[in-house]
Amino acid sequence: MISTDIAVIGAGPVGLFAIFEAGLLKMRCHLIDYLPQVGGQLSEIYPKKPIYDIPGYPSVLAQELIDNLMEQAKPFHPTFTLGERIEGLEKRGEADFVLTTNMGTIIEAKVVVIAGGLGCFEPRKPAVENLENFENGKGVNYMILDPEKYRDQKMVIAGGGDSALDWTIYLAEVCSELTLIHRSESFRGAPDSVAKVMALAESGKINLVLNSNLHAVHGTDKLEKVEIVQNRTMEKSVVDADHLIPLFGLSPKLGPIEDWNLNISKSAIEVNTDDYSTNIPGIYAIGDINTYTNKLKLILCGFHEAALMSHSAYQYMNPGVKYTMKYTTVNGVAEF
Ligand SMILES: Cc1cc2nc3c(=O)[nH]c(=O)nc-3n(C[C@H](O)[C@H](O)[C@H](O)COP(=O)(O)OP(=O)(O)OC[C@H]3O[C@@H](n4cnc5c(N)ncnc54)[C@H](O)[C@@H]3O)c2cc1C
Repeated sequence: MISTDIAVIGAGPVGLFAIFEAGLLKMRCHLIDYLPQVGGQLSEIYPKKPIYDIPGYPSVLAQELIDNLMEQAKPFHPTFTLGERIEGLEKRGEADFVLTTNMGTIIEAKVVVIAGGLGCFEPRKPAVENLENFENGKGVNYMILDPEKYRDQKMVIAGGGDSALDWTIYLAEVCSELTLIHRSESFRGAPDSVAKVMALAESGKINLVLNSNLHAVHGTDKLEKVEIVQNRTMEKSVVDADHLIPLFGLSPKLGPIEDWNLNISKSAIEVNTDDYSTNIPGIYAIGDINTYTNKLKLILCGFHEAALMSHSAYQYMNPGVKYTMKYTTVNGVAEF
């Protein structure tokens, strides 16, 4: 069981900045994210794109902003549960909340902050018959949480974007056999990564199968073979595989958040703009996940919401205690 002052659901830019704002008020945060890494949309969708509307940065790469937010949060010792999705949220007694993840992790918190963005990113699955029979530990996965799990294993990756290319480059050194299947000859990923994958194929370190799609999966108790079909000739071939990772992108879904008795409007949580509290006392919603009149889904707006939320959460956790706001310029963050 994990105990914390504030459980932050979502480790996107807004959830990460909440660590800093809450930390200034001596409240500790535990963040939970369904993705295996922090950074939300910035790290998952556009890590290498420059952002131009963060105050004080004429231009900053999305991943660089996330790295800086992590650095800024460090003095407040945040803790993380990554690769797990919050499924259950219940109020226990007067004060505490109990959150449960899809993997059975339990988190106890005095305050809950939902910074869930557009919701959980769910994998886009290929239309291959019986694929689901090999999910849940039987060989088919849609995210790579721990690459060491694949050491000396036979692996098939399918996809043509940055994730498929980056993992192929990394896992070429880890797996005993690695096949990358892509439906065309051109890749959507970074040219540098494409060049590296081509070089790996030329040197025989990976098996690159272009203009081909996944056709079928075979095995008894677990995955044993993947069948591939050539798009033009329709010729079929079979590859031995302990693991298949289709990396066809992720699409966001609000998911379990809809079942927590919160007021929801058009897939977003309604909040009071005084402090970004929801209809349930002790639960706040900040960033892209909330809605109010004139809401802008911008990182900068989420940062502002994190600051006001933190002051309200402090009052909620410490009723009657007077707090005087201090500038960080007075004594730096060490004082807090
Ligand atoms: C291509 C692109 C370009 C953009 N450019 C800009 C820009 O230039 N400037 C700008 O201000 N904004 C831009 N945006 C928008 C910006 O990315 C969002 O406003 C920002 O990501 C919102 O941050 P967030 O922390 O609220 O949510 P997200 O970044 O969406 O993070 C939310 C996290 O919550 C997690 N989550 C959700 N539900 C659960 C659950 N039940 N359990 C566990 N985890 C959960 C998700 O996995 C996700 O990682 C852009 C967006 C895109 C797609």
